[in-house]
Amino acid sequence: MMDYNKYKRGYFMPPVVTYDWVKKDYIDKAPIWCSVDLRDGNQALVKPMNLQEKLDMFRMLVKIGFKEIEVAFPAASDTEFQFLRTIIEEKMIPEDVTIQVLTQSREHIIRRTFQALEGVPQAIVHLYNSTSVAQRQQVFQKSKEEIKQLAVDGAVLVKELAASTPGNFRFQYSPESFPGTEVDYALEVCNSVLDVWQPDSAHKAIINIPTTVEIAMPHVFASQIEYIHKNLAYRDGVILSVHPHNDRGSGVADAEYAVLAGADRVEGTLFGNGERTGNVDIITLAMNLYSHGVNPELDFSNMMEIIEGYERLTNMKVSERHPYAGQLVFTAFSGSHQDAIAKGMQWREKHNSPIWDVPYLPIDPKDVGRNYETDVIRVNSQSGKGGVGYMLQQNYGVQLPAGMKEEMGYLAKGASDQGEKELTAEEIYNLFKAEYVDNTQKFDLLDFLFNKQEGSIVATLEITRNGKCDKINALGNGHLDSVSNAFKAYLGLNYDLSFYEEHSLGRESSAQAIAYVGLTSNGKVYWGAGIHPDIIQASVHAMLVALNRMA
Ligand SMILES: CC(=O)SCCNC(=O)CCNC(=O)[C@H](O)C(C)(C)COP(=O)(O)OP(=O)(O)OC[C@H]1O[C@@H](n2cnc3c(N)ncnc32)[C@H](O)[C@@H]1OP(=O)(O)O
Ligand SMILES: CC(C)C(=O)C(=O)O
Repeated sequence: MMDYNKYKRGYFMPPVVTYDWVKKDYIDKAPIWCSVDLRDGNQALVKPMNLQEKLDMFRMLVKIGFKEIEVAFPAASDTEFQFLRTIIEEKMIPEDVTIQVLTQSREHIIRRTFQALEGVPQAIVHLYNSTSVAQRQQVFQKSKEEIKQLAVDGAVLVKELAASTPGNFRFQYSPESFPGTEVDYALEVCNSVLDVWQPDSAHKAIINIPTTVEIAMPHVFASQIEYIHKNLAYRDGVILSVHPHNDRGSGVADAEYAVLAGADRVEGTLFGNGERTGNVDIITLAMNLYSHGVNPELDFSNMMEIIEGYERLTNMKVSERHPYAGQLVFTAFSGSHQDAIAKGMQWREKHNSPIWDVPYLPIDPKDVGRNYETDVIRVNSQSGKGGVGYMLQQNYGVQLPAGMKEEMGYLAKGASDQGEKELTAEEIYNLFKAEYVDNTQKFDLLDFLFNKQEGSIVATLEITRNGKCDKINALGNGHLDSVSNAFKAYLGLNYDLSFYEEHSLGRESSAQAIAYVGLTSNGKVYWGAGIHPDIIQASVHAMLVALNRMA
């Protein structure tokens, strides 16, 4: 048995709990985004990125639209240091992008950090030390006062070195391991650091509150952030940032609630890469805003390229179920979902609707580079007629009549069930062709011609049946009626021509036509289809197949 007795709640509610954030139900503006892919994401990889890979990731992040990017922990390794020197000396940092670097609050680490930054156009120097009860006791063996002093000493040195190092610098402080820290104590440490930096609205500092290890429900974090937001010194001069991790799987909720509670900025990574279960996924956050009609200020229209770059550079995989990005997140296999999506798509086209409200699809897959033909509906044994019809229509322009669609649906799902596999569009089309278009095994038509006779039509048909040729004819009030009458007499069958429909399979005048015929006998409808550039030929063929299926 697992021993739950060895665990306890290790988080702290703020001294005063307010729930103003609960009263808000939406976020109307994107927060300031900061990508930490090249730092928190990178430090969690089995093989951290090399210089070239970091450069490629940096370019990708810039292209997506990040204006703040934590690019390195410069004191960590030569690669990290060299990366900074490269992007600074090669002038690779766009004017509107500010890079950020992380440093522990230790003198030699801070000094090394500033060496890496010499000549930087604009940088945020991000200072951190752990403030939690556990780390104070077990790691630092220092009192609250001593830990606060550690932060203040770091803040003083950062300020001094910023004044003497070529470049432009802003400052950021994180009370690392915040979730295990008393909230009022974390606030006290942040305010002491701010006392050193003396920020104002023209020279803002960043206070970044991390869920270094996420140990509480997201509303706890929101209450903590609301308390800090309301009690932070120099509030007008501070950008309140959050840095959620995802240990309980609530990183996205942490970030969204925190923004409702007063956070101005969010640090996170693409696809949530990062320590342990990862950092908060910025793609999900941004696309959540987008799906509510809010400009996310980041561009994920080329999602497939971003996935390719991310997987190549990190050696991580994007799950098939990853929000907005996974291979299967726009795909419905199940019948009722497919039916609603297919009808929703038709409704949208018919009404030329500017608003996206297709059932089961929170966003238009095309917005992130996916397509309707292969991504939205796929067919297996859980599928229904709506999905099968959609596949035929999207891929082959075949718009089956309702009754025929139902029959075709059962045919396809049966094949999938028996074969224990998904069916491709081509396999579905081949099934359709074999059953409803090419099914002339019992008898076939070699030739036919029509003559007019006193307002009626005479059909003359040449038929092969069991290796024998027969010539038959009959009168009718139209082409199909005369063919039907000839067959009725020849085959001795009794049925009604109960359904006829046709449409073009393409837009050009030379395009093929498809005709559908339904013959009802003893309450059952027998379907057939014919495809031919000439509509009469297509119709006669459709009847021939329906008769073959009935006979
Ligand atoms: C939550 C986060 O993600 S924080 C970021 C974590 N990222 C990383 O650590 C990746 C990069 N780090 C590194 O490459 C290395 O840790 C280095 C180069 C920075 C430092 O390496 P080392 O000098 O070997 O020290 P190490 O990281 O093991 O830290 C141990 C010492 O630093 C102290 N320390 C750790 N963090 C901090 C901090 N933020 N401020 C002050 N002291 C700190 C520890 O208490 C310990 O002190 P001790 O020597 O008195 O026992
Ligand atoms: C340095 C801080 C912000 C951090 O990465 C964390 O606490 O997760």
